[in-house]
Amino acid sequence: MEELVLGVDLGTSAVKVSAVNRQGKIVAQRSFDYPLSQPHPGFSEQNPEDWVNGTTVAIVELILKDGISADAVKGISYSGQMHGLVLLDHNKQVLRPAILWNDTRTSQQTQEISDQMGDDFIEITRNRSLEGFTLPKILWVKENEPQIFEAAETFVTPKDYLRYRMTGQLEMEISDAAGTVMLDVEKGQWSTAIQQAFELPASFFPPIIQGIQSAGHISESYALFSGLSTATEVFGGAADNAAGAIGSAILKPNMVWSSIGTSGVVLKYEANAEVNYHGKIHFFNHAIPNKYYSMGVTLAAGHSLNWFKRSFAPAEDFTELVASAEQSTIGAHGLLFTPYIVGERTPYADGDIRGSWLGIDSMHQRADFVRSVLEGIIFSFKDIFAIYEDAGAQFDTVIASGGGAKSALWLQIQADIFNKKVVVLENEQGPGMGAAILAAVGLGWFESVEQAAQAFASFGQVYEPKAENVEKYAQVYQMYRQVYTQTVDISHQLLAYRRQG
Ligand SMILES: Nc1ncnc2c1ncn2[C@@H]1O[C@H](COP(=O)(O)OP(=O)(O)O)[C@@H](O)[C@H]1O
Ligand SMILES: O=C(CO)[C@@H](O)[C@H](O)COP(=O)(O)O
Repeated sequence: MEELVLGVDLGTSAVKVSAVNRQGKIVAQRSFDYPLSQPHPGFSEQNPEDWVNGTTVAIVELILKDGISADAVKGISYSGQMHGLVLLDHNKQVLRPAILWNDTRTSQQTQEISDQMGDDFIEITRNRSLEGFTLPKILWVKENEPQIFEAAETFVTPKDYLRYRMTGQLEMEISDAAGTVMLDVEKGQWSTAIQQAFELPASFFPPIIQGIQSAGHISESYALFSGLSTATEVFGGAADNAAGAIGSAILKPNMVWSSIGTSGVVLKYEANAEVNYHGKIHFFNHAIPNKYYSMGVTLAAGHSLNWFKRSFAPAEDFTELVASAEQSTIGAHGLLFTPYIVGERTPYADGDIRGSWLGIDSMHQRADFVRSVLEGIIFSFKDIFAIYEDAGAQFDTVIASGGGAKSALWLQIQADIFNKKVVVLENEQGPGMGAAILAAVGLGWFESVEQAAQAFASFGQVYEPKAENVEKYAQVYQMYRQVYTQTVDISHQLLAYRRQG
């Protein structure tokens, strides 16, 4: 019987479970969608029970429909949507719906954190206080739902809750612990300074484990529920971006991950915690023991194109729509788009900025608008590259991933705007593959995460920058860079006007 691991990718819209063999081949995959609840503007919640049920349905289907034998599944690990808050009472019962990474109710708490701790907060956590992170969500509950806070004995992030339900052991894996912004990132321990500043008892914080560390075995009750075996060993896992980077074999400081999903991520592997970006970009502990990664986020990357398609080209598929941009040219005939359509995180941590088109001319065609959207998203990634370059980082290879990496035109635009070689992965599976790698290493199939990632990932086509395009894009980027500072006030006024109702 072929031995397998399961990589569970617990996303925001769905859970995807991949059964992977020792050669890194996905032999079967099942997914299950669950809803997102937005009870008030800015709120974004999910029911943790939906994660457990969705994962179980996917596993049951792997067993019943794909013929995966429970005995063949030697290990399981996870990739999880980051930063979500799951509050548990003394019986480890969920106290309220999980507050997710894309929930923005916490502006006041985010400010309180900065006011209270100033730069110390950034030095300890290596991150700015932002709405999406977990600490402001805890403070929101403390201030707005005191009875629930009173009953809360501990908390976890989404995939750590799922792992608890499958094993009966409650722990927080380190890359997700870093995303709570309550971890002393360099020490890899919960920060006592943060616990004291916000009056959170040490007992509130679960023990920390590493991504490849064993978290026990499938519990008897979950084995009965799912059909899995209690002999299957379970491993810590990773925050989704850490898992995505592992699955894409981002293992050296000269490589950068450029992921165009709904949001966009530019991520760099960091061999140690010596470099300090002073909160300009996120800096987190990796799921690779004693390693780190840094990243910047464009909140609406694929989402901007998705919005354009839904609003102006609902009958076309993404492939047709993106191909239409070939009819335009570099710089979209002088049309600039900024993708801040749901606010922005990097380099402008500004929830109130909104997108813009500049330079609209009566000669412009729809193709120019499509092209400007593709280019604007990559210019926003270039802004993240600029932070790295200012900090002295040197890299030569960009590994492209996410839905946006399906388009050859968009990949060439990346190579030309970044002025770097862009490489795609063959059979890209992102975070789920990263999760499977962590289980494979935990089981001892490989000596290290690095060795497993190299064995499981294979690189495909390479897009080289074209000198004449690079030069033109450098010119357009200089204009793009000015848009935020020169239009931010108007953008804020427009949003305030809209909020008047
Ligand atoms: N054929 C395609 N060509 C270019 N971009 C695409 C294509 N298909 C999807 N996309 C882009 O990828 C995005 C989805 O990426 P994906 O990685 O699946 O996102 P997520 O996992 O965050 O939902 C879409 O919003 C769209 O912008
Ligand atoms: O907030 C972050 C990273 O800081 C997001 O990357 C979430 O972790 C995204 O989850 P999915 O969109 O992949 O479900």
